[in-house]
Amino acid sequence: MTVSPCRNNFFVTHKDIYQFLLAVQENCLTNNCRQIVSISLELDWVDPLVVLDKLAQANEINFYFENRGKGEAIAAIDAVTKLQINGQDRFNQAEYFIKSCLKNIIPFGDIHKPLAVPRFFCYFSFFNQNIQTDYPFPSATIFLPRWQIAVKNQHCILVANLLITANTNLDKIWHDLWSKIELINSLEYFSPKLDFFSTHLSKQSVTQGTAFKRSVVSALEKIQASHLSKIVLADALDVKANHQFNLYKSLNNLRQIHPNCYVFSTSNGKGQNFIGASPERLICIQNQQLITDALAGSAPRGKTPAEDAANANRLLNSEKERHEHSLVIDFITQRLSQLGLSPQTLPPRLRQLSNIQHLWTPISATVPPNVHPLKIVAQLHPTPAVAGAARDVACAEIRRYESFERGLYAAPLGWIDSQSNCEFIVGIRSALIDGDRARLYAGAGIVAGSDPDKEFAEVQLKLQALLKALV
Ligand SMILES: C=C(O[C@H]1C=CC=C(C(=O)O)[C@@H]1O)C(=O)O
Repeated sequence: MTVSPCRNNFFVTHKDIYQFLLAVQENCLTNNCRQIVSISLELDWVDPLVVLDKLAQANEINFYFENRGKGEAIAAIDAVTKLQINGQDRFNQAEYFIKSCLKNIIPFGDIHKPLAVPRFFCYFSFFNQNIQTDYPFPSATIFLPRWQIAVKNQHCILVANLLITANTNLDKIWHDLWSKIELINSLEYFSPKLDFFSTHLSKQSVTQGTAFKRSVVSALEKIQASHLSKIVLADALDVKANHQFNLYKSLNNLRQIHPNCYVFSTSNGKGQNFIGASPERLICIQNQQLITDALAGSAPRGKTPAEDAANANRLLNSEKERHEHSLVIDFITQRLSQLGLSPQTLPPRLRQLSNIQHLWTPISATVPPNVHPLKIVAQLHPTPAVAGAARDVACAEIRRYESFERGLYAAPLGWIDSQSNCEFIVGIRSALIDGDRARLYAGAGIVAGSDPDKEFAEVQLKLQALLKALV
């Protein structure tokens, strides 16, 4: 049934929903169980970033995901149920958690509308286990939001996930739902509060330039000695501002500067947020059709069209960049084949962003119904675009070379819906925000032929672009 809180059928909808909640509670009483009802409602269009700004509380987890180019944005606020774990079984446990929750969810609304189904939001850290004991996010978080508001082009759908037990006060739940809707409906004329006072920043590179370049030289020796063929080394930049970072302003900047990237933000409900704008899609599955990106090999954008075209040409024809890129394609196609999929590789092309361009090969496959999206995430993460090849050797070396915890940097984050559609991206070009402090992360792939100065410059280019967007 399609329900709409708007205009003429407003009162009918109220009644329908209340009757539905009563019926679910009746069932909980009879069977001594608890259930989650997932109510979807079409609303007038509103910017999910504004909803996040107005509804999110510092002590609740949330998630924001936007791709302006695709006209899509979603905000997930507060958790009705969540799993937070560490360790190497995290992807299996996450899959099990989602499957068990789904057995208990009763939808209300038109579930054939793509935005109307409940989604589980997930974020993982790069390694199974964070070594830094006070790192503010666990190595896996999976949650079903209480409030999910999504737009695609002109459509806007709210999904409210409500826990019902025999003792739930239905009047309160019902009242909360409608007051949220009224609040959201009143938001369309607001925009995120932007501050206009000037920002002073003090910056401190976590890895000094000389140390980063020394690591590149050492990695090149290991590559020469055939211990590995690629390693992605990252740097971090610590920034302290004279005021708290304004998350909504940063996200608003990021989506304007990077309309063809995935802009994301997650909160741990304890005051820290991890945000960024990533060009790299790990997997997207729609109706069993999977698409993944091999993205590696970079060049700066030119200042003039002629310089830009020359940089692009050099990138497309560089043996070193193509080698770095092909390691990612080979890895992804092998790993998908091991799962029984038949990946199809399209010819390489350019992915041009505002400050940088990459070699990009989309890879597609059909996913059999018995392969859960998280099996594919576990199989692919980390690809050589963010770790290296051979992967395990590269990961061990990353731990040795990098002095900081990667945490959520370069790790999968995204969502899965109740029909196994999903979208996961790789959290590169990202920052951990904590009040007036931020740690920014970016890396570069090192292969035979890499020049330490150029790799360092590439990482600084990424970090500076991110910093500009954050303030
Ligand atoms: C690891 C990052 O970028 C990867 C993705 C695309 C191109 C890359 C490169 O050319 O080095 C990196 O492999 C990062 O930006 O932090």
